[in-house]
Amino acid sequence: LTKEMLQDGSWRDAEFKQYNLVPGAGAPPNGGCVHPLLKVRQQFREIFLQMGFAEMPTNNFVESGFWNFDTLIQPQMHPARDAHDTFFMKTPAVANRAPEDYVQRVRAMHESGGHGSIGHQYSWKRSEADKNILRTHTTAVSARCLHKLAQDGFRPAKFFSIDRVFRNEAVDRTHLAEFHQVEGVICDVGLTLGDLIGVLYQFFARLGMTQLRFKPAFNPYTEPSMEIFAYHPMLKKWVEVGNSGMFRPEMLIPMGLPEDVNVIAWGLSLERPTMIMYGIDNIRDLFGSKMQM
Ligand SMILES: COC[C@@H]1[C@H](c2ccc(C#Cc3ccccc3)cc2)[C@@H]2CN(C(=O)Nc3ccc(OC4CC4)cc3)C[C@@H](O)[C@@H](O)CN12
Repeated sequence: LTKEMLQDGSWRDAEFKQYNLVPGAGAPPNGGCVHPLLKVRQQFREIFLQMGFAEMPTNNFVESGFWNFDTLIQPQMHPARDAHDTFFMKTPAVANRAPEDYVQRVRAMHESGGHGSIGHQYSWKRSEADKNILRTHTTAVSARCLHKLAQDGFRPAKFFSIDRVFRNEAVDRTHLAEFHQVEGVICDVGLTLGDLIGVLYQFFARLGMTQLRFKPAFNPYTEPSMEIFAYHPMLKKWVEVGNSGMFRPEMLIPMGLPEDVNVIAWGLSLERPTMIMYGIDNIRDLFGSKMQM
């Protein structure tokens, strides 16, 4: 059937083959494979699930400064909260629906401390907490989950998250303005640094790394904190594999968690292990576009 036949009407006398409407098998689709990042994400997810961790809801890239920083007792003048490290949303510029009683306890902890802490001794501004940003770590989600756990009535819990986080930093061969953070959190009565070290051995052994070393570090929301190093049997060298610590009471008390409850947590990225496992040395190769550096 052609355009000419339709125009000169000759289609009326033409013989056409009957339509075969019986669904036949289409041509088999060729190839296709799961993206390396998604393969490694599934591997990490299975490790956490085998260890009895529940996945946190991370489906909000946009977060308020309150959940991303203030609940973690990160002071409002902290450099990480500046535009040069954090992406601020233009619209909606502000949003914060945290329960008012919790906001007030967080404010008091920043301004004057309490429960043995002197706080940060500055006048806390709600306008700073209400600013909308792209979350800089999935620890913001951990804060939401721990607050909910306290409000629903504390019970021991193990949470994990694996999702995108955004940092307004210079990009280079191994760093983009975003990466996937992997985070594990355990909440229970009387947890110690020994428990954290023990669970880190469990976790990294499942990644084939059984020799670990720990180095004292600092995070605004954990004390003590440790950088984690592991001997990689194939690379035959020590690799920095993440950071960890015990959430400060200044973060846990305002949430309403009992004073004898501790929370241990650790974090790493998805890109670094994926690049090592797949021998990728330029992070852009992970994301297809061959942007030249
Ligand atoms: C701004 O970049 C931060 C990122 C990312 C990171 C660092 C810290 C945390 C955290 C945390 C945390 C601390 C306390 C409480 C809660 C969360 C999360 C991600 C990786 C963390 N790192 C990292 O992933 N390294 C890594 C992890 C696994 C791995 O496995 C290989 C198969 C063998 C290899 C390497 C360490 C370094 O790569 C570091 O230079 C880059 N880090």
